Amino acid sequence: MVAETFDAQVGSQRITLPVIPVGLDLSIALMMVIDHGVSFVDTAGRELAEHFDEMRPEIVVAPATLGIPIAIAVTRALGLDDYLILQKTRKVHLGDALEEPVHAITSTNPQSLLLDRARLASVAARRVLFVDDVISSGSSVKAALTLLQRAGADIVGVGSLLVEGEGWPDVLDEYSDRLYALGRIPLFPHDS
Ligand SMILES: O=P(O)(O)OC[C@H]1O[C@H](OP(=O)(O)OP(=O)(O)O)[C@H](O)[C@@H]1O
Ligand SMILES: Nc1ncnc2[nH]cnc12
Repeated sequence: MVAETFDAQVGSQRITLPVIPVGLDLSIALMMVIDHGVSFVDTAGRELAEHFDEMRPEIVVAPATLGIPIAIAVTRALGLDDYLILQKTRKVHLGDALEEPVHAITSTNPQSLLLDRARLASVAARRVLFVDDVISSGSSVKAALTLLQRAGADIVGVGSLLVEGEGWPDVLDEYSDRLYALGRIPLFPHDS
């Protein structure tokens, strides 16, 4: 029997997450950052920024969708203005975007992360801090870091509110020493 909720520590903050199935034999403690209010994200953004300040990032990058509030909070807390979102929906202006496949643990279908060519100069040869809300299988962070490498970014840090399960370290490779997360949550395997 899988618990209905899980209490997660996210830096200085404790939140209760619903445990929901993502497959026949796996459940996750779902953290929808948009359900936890503005001050939760502001505080988490400040705590990530405190850690990464000494790496002197020049721009913060995050994947859509739920990376967006994290990118804004961390950017503000670092005293920066510029941030960049790796998009998931191919809009008309993204026809020639740089693209990497992604299949997050929460997604039913494979998707892509897209880096708008019009924003390449924002990351090329610049000190980039990548942030997200959760890193789980590592598929999203891997696609994002690959895109940023292709764009010539100098990736100085990888920050996340939570890391989940045990799959992600293998994917981070050379960047594992640059990772900082405010908390850890388990996966919940169960019989189907
Ligand atoms: O390590 P992974 O297995 O890739 O999972 C992590 C990703 O999953 C979530 O995004 P999701 O794909 O659910 O999309 P959303 O932010 O658009 O809701 C989360 O925001 C991460 O980006
Ligand atoms: N536990 C989780 N909550 C929200 N998004 C996620 N993406 C991967 N794991 C997640």
